[in-house]
Amino acid sequence: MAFFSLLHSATYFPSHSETLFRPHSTASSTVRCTSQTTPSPAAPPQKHRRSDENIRDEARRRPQLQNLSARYVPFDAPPLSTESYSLDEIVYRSQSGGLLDVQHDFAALKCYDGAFWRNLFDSRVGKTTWPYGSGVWSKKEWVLPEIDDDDIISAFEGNSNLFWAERFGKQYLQMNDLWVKHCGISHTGSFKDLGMTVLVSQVNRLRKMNKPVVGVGCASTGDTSAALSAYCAAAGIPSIVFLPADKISTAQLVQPIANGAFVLSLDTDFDGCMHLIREVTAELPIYLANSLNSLRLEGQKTAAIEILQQFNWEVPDWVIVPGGNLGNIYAFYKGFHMCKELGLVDRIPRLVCAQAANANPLYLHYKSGFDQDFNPMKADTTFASAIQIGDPVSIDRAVYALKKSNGIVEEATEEELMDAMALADSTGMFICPHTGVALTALMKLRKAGVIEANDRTVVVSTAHGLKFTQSKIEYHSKNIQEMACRLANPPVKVKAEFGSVMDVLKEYLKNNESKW
Ligand SMILES: Cc1ncc(COP(=O)(O)O)c(C=O)c1O
Ligand SMILES: N[C@@H](CCOP(=O)(O)O)C(=O)O
Repeated sequence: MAFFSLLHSATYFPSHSETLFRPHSTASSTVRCTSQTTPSPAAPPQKHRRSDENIRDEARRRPQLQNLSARYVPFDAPPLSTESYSLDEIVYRSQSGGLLDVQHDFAALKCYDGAFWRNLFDSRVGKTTWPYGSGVWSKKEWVLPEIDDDDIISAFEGNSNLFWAERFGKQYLQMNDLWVKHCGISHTGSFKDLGMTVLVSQVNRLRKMNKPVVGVGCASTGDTSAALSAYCAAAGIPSIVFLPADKISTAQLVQPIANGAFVLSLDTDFDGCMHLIREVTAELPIYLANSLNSLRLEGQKTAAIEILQQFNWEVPDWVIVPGGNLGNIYAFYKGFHMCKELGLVDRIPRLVCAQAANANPLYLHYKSGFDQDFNPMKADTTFASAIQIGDPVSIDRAVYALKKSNGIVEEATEEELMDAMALADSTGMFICPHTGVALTALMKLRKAGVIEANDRTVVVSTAHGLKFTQSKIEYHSKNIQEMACRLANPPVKVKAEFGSVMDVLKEYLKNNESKW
């Protein structure tokens, strides 16, 4: 590194349609869906903000949906398991050492039908109402239903652009319904903001409850650390980040430095950093912020809900997600699954997880039919540096998501991912190499005829291209060993005089005649 209180749920009530709040009559067993579980149609109308209050004050006056709750349970627990933990406990693993999952009270959520939830979520989009101006907290009842709005730390993340990749789709893939979900056009430039707002908000709550949390820590390939340090800085909570030395981009490195995190640059790779942070957080009152902590996935799953919402609750055929530590692929599955279970949609898309060939433990596991035991690997250097991970903590979650969604795993070589990134950029995007990995998967599946011309397909773009300019510079300078860089577009050096400029331009116009 050279340079460098339970039941405090709140809801926005659209004033136009009280029928939205009628409890769903077919709701299931343990919860009785009575008028107590739903706001009364006579609930006072939403008042506008007074001049002496801010949006948090305004939120305190709002009526709330009652009786919703969530808790930790062992991930994929057997049906008779009774093990569970309050979200106010500090726990990352089940008794058997397995992963945890946040389980919502589906019986209570089912007191409201699919139309209710669709209308509620739609009514909150594009507002500055606290905390629903956030794409994550606009789904608060499905995320952390019991947190007080006052404890939430949000940068109004989410609500990211779902970009119609018209030219890329038509010209290179003969597709007319190709979309890129730009999760990286976000507060700290990656999808990690979606999960981090949830985790840091819960930490804020725990600290107010005097739980022993002196700071929050993570291992990172650059994006988790950026999100953690920004949200902690906003909350005034210390953050500690473990980074693999010289393995993340300069833009990523400077983010936690600027946000005042305590930054450790360690002479190891991401998996080494992950190992160390797990040991440290077991010893010290530092809260673990990696996606091993299932709270993170509650925020990340809202990107899936948002995609459905952006398609007016129509389900795409495919969603392609680049995978590293493998929390996000499960988060997408969970978001889609909840929408189906709660009646917002009637099916879920097929998921594709895309890995760099240099860091492809999930791909190899998939190719073995998921039959053998999973083998972690030592990940090689890849331009998709944020997914240079050989021992993903969420391997079990990823396998589950792929099995349940009839999913596929694909891989991309360095040349494939860099060419895909350059090709996408040449059609007006400015994507990160990880999105290049996902686009390569799309191109391969399209070529194999698995994804068809008219399939509605969403590629999840996970980080902003501006975080990865060095890889683009190397590509466009043809400065990469053993890579043709066939789409390189280097600047032309020319003398600053009319004649020279004219010569170069005439040559350029002649060579590109066919394009005009
Ligand atoms: C930019 C980017 N894309 C994709 C991923 C993969 O996400 P996950 O670790 O949840 O698989 C990461 C982090 O790992 C990332 O930072
Ligand atoms: N790409 C990640 C790797 C860690 O993933 P996490 O989701 O488990 O925090 C990063 O940016 O650090």
